[in-house]
Amino acid sequence: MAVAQKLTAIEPAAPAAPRPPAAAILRNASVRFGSFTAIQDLSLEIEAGAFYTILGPSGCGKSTLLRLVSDLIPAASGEVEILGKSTEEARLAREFAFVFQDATLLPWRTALQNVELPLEIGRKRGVAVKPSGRSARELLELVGLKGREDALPHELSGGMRQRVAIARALICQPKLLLMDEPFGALDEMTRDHLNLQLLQIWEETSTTILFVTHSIPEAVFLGQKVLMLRAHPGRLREVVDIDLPFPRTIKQRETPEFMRYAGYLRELLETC
Ligand SMILES: Nc1ncnc2c1ncn2[C@@H]1O[C@H](COP(=O)(O)OP(=O)(O)OP(=O)(O)O)[C@@H](O)[C@H]1O
Repeated sequence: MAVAQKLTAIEPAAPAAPRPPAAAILRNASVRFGSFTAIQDLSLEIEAGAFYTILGPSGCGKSTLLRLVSDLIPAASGEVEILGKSTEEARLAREFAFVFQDATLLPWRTALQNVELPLEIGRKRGVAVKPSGRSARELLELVGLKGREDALPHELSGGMRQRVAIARALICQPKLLLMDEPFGALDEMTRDHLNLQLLQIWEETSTTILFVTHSIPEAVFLGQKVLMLRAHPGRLREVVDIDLPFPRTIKQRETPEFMRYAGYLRELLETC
């Protein structure tokens, strides 16, 4: 009796808060180009708000993975879901944006006009543009280009052009940012600076980021998790949790923990 009274006195557990949909889910997804299999049976779940970096040997399908997620190429089999939607629905709803290695700015438009371009295109096509985001001017400030709004692309350095491309990618408030070696062509100092800036942007905007790189230190520095792919055909080798505290600092790269992660990933890469 005493036990029964005790049991009924226990408060029912509060209902768990509903989990936000994952930013991306792949279920046995494969990509084929003719008879060639670029990605085979890839299954993953990318949590909303996470920062994933993607590493793997040349030709293992890193760019193909981003193109699959962004509806640029179809899955030959399996499923891909972006924020609970199909990749096409997510593209039409502008849930994601892409940043490539080359900034691909229009040379006759100023930095500000380049950032505003997706809004103009959206309006012309009658696509609903999400309100209450940051303005193009605010985004240029966020990426450290306050005062350079009226500069043409040829008047900006490579790093600055890439920052304009990031601001342009953020103008429609994407929930998922796909970055394909965005800093691969930049010198080391500029890359370090942009790495720090990207982490700040990630923290401020809560955007989920999938970031392809060839650089092991960059993958460790930026990522909460590293997706290591293997080649022939492209498959998931391992997801490595990077348990280093945020905010990250350049100094962290000299710590034994950082070097241990880098060493582990190097060994893994050699056997992919
Ligand atoms: N449009 C295409 N037609 C045929 N094959 C393709 C096509 N796009 C990619 N591939 C092949 O798919 C494989 C994966 O290419 P992908 O560009 O995704 O590799 P990656 O890991 O990004 O390479 P890298 O590190 O060299 O940039 C490669 O073998 C590539 O040749």
